[in-house]
Amino acid sequence: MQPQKTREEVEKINMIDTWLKKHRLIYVGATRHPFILSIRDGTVNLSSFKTWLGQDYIFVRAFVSFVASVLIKAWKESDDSGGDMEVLLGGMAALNDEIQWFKNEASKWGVQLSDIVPQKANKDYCRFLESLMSSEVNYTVAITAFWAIEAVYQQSFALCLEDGTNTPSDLQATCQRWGNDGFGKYCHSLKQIVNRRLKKASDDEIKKAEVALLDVLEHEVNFWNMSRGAA
Ligand SMILES: Cc1ncc(CNC=O)c(N)n1
Repeated sequence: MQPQKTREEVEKINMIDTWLKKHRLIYVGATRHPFILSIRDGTVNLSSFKTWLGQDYIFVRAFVSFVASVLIKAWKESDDSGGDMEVLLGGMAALNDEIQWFKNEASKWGVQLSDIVPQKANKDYCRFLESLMSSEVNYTVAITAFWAIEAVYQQSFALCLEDGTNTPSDLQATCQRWGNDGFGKYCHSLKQIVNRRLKKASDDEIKKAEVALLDVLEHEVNFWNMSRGAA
């Protein structure tokens, strides 16, 4: 017979789900934010949407650099039993496409990307990403933050695509970008990488990864607030 697992061991098998249960309200605050709910029910203010579009373009450019840093950490630190590098490279390829998409979308909505000045919440978030790019931050912590950043958008925009929602037709493509099944599978792959890493992580690393998750959720809420013009 196998020895019985302790509660800590059981919790560590799927650390992410353990954390999402523990921090449920904060997670829901980031993934069902009033800005997203306004897209979902069709009451979204178009000037808010344009603000989001311009600010997110700036964010995504910083995010690409962050993903590059995660890829470097994967190469240095991962045993790569889960094909981490391929998953990350797939994410980078999608971001290449995404940058182009932002440019097309901006011109469709008459948003001049060269004129966008990053707002405080955006600058704070980009600075946070930069702090994670430091070589002091290890792969497990960085990939936990990476998963959380992607998962918030996936959950949020998938919500706008559910049956019976009133998402405006000209925002459907935006919601599809992060709400589609392929992006959902990609987030799932990232989650599996994170859970695999956390199972083997030291208590100190686990603590730092949990803090990184909470930091991401807070930055995401502030980012949505900024888009609505509330910050
Ligand atoms: C503020 C924010 N968070 C997450 C994402 C999704 N990742 C890449 O696109 C995003 N675009 N913007």
